[in-house]
Amino acid sequence: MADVEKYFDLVNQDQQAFIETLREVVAIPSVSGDAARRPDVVRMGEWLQARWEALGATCKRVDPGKQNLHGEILDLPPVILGQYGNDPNKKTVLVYGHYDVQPALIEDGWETDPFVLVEKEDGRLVGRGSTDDKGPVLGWLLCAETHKKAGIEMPVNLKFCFEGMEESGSEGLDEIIVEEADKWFKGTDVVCISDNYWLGKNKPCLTHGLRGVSYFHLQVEGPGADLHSGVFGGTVHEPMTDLVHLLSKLVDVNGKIQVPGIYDQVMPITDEEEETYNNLEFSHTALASDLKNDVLIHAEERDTLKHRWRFPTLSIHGVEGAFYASGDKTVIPAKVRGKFSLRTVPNMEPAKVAELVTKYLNDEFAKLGSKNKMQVIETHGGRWWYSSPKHPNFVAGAKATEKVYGVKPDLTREGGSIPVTLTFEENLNVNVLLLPMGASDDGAHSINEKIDKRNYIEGIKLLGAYLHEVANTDLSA
Ligand SMILES: C[C@H](N)C(=O)N[C@@H](Cc1c[nH]cn1)C(=O)O
Ligand SMILES: [Zn+2]
Ligand SMILES: [Zn+2]
Repeated sequence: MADVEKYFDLVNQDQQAFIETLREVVAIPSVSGDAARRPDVVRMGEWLQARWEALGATCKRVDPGKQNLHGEILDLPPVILGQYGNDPNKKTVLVYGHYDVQPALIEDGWETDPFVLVEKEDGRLVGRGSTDDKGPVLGWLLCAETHKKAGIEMPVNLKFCFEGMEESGSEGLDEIIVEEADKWFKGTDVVCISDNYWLGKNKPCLTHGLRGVSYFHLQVEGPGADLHSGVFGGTVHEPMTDLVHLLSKLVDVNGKIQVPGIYDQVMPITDEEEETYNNLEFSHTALASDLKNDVLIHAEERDTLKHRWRFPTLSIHGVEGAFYASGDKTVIPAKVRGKFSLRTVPNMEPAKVAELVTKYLNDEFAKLGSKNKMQVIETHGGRWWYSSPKHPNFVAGAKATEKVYGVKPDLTREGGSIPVTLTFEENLNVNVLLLPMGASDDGAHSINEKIDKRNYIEGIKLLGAYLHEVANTDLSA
């Protein structure tokens, strides 16, 4: 039996143990955006390092320094660099993933505790981070452990880079990659990242593009303390009123960004590119059903995809400092911070985006004649990425996908952002493949996030099959 078949067999046998490992890591609430959870983020990084070291990998913990989170100075969680195998006759694959997760509270609407993995009868493994990105990060580890257990030689040398700040702007990571490009990462032939999702629920894909993200806080401050609205309403400039007005000026109800100049930087779609939207397995019916209500703006599937992959969008996320609890509090909040972000596309420049957004909001605020103070703060930014899917690294990914799922993968782009992708490509001068494990309805960043047992188990096979394909692929072709 071929090595890869033996590997698949053992993955099938060990399914329940793999689910238990996912349960163990979901239980570590490694929320990078919450200062109180920072020790858990560090604990999660340490868990990964310990497990890889137990397997025999050489690891290096890099502490990226400090972070200023709303005035609180915090240690950034460690970046775990690793090397598993160092055979000069083998190719070297660098894998990246993140062990931090988005915030999750039961009161957001989760059916069960977000940090307790629940296996549902329909095969869903529900828990924060199950698909984004703990399942895939475990996938690489379990792949290597299974090879060892089965006595199968790893087909490539593996390097890894796991960070704990991806969901909060990957602070400090770019500098580490630049610094380590000719050191720890030296000898890397290709990079593979498993941190995005299929286009639908059944057909796997390979991904060759990501949007960038520019995240902003819009702060309005007025009186020195919250006020009684019966006493002061109508007599003072209210920060919340100014903020709501400004937020309403950013984007219209059909998703069109109102900031002048934003669309000027967008690269036009060519006829050749237009063809890449043909024959993808993607349907509005399935999407609307996943969304529970048909709230789609566009009539055609290709327009939805273009607005996900190829055009900039602006989303409003929330307001800090505003009254939000149940009950009827009659307060005038003294200081509020609206949060919004733009997803950016070729050829948008983050600095230009920040300049246009800031100027526009300053102009709109000036029109109000308000005596409040307004400030636009860009909290984090990451660049878009686009790559040709013709590279042999993608051929290896496609062959592995066919071996595991029996179908040729779709070629997709991703609406979300993994800013470090471009940093790897530029500094290591190697091809980067995005090889997703999860499905379109996994609910990353949302309530009841899940990964299907099928995607998790077949995904572990997929990552292993990919490494075997890379070993047999001429990467220079
Ligand atoms: C696609 C990836 N799994 C992801 O979720 N990326 C995040 C990155 C981010 C940027 N700011 C906060 N998080 C995303 O696209 O939102
Ligand atoms: Zn995410
Ligand atoms: Zn992610």
